[in-house]
This record gives sequence, C-alpha cells and structure tokens, in this order.
Amino acid sequence: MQASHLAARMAGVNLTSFSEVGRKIVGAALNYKSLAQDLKVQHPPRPVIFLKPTSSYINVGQDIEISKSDIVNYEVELGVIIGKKCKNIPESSALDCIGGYCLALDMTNVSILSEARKASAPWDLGKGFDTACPVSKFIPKEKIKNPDDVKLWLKLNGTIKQNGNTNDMIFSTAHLISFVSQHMTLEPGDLLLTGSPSGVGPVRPNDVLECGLEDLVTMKFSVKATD
Ligand SMILES: O=C(O)/C=C/C(=O)CC(=O)C(=O)O
Repeated sequence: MQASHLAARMAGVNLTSFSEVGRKIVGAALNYKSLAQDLKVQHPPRPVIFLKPTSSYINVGQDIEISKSDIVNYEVELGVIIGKKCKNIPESSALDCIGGYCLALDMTNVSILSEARKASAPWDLGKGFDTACPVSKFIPKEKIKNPDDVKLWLKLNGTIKQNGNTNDMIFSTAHLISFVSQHMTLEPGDLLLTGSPSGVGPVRPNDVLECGLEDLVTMKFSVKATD
C-alpha cells in the first residue's frame, strides 16, 4: 500500500470513498495553455483557485442538472485526491501528498460566472451548484506514474470536443499542491481539480457527456433540465 494511502487509512479516511468523506474540492482555473489561448486570456501569474462544495459531487448513474435558461459548460479534468495532511508543503515533496486520482468534470455555470467576473464577485455560484462535480471511481496512485503527462478526452453526444494532455498545464501538479497548501491545509480525501484543456463548451438538456483518462477510466453522464 502507498505511504499516503496508508496515512489516509490511519487518519480514518478511506480514499476510495473520497466523494463521500472528502471535506473540500479545490479547483484551479485557466491552467492549460491551450484553454488560455482559446479564451484569449493571459497566462495567470499564479494559480487561480476556487472552491466547490462537496454537495456538488455526483457519481456515475446520477445526472447533471441544469436550468434550460442557463449556459453551463463541461470541462474535463484530472482530479488529484489528497492522501495525507499537507500544510506549507514545498514543491519538491508535494507529489508525496497524493493518495490517488479520479477523472472529473468541472461543470461551470457560465451565465452566472460571467456576471460574477464582470462584477469582480466570487465564482462560487457558477462553480458550486448541485451536480457541478461529476467524478469517476478512485484511481490508485500507482496507476499514474506522472500526473503531468496524462491524456484526457471528452465527447459530447459522441463527438470529440476535448482531447488534451496534462503536459499542457501552466502550473504542474506539484506546484498546485504546494501553492494551495500555503493557503489552506489539504486533508486526506480532498479533491484538487487541475484545470481543463481547450475545447470547453456548453451542454443542453438530454445531452450525453462521455470522457476518459488514458486507458484507466471512462465515465458517462446525462444532462437533465430542472425546469
Ligand atoms: O474564465 C472564466 O470565466 C471561467 C473559466 C473557467 O471556468 C476555467 C476553469 O475552471 C478551468 O480552466 O478549469
């Protein structure tokens, strides 16, 4: 068993149930060069971090829920599951904090988020609505040798829309963990969303999203209208 998985066990956290037991979801926005280019934004000088509540988690078999009047984007991401308590961790040892991984969708309510950005207001409502964080099953740490070189893809209704690699990230996985740990303690079971490659776009009710990470996992979610 990996040392960080063991540390989590000793802290009473079963990482395979991260979406039930984890206490926070920390996201990094605009962390891919290709997406920054698509959106015509400058590379951020430091990671742009937001939080999603854990009530936004859904697992395979549940539906993404949106209002017909809102623009809601899909964003496929590598999720890092924290395996041990991390506070003020240097980048050189940050990868030791990883307990495992998952594939995640950072569903984003663009209607709300763009208004928030214009008003320099917080991103929470755009990122944290119920069903905004669909996740795969837990992927053991040893299955991914290098989190900064992992292929990920997404299809919308069978058409490929995102096809990226984490080697396109602006800030590495270790940098993100280290940076966040200088500001908030990361705990076993927490999820770090590492950003999304180019090709993000909107979903409509009855759409089906399918995505995958290397040959490790695929997952499928349907979109339903709440109104
Ligand atoms: O720029 C915006 O309004 C929103 C950007 C995002 O939602 C980007 C991400 O969350 C991401 O790059 O992963």
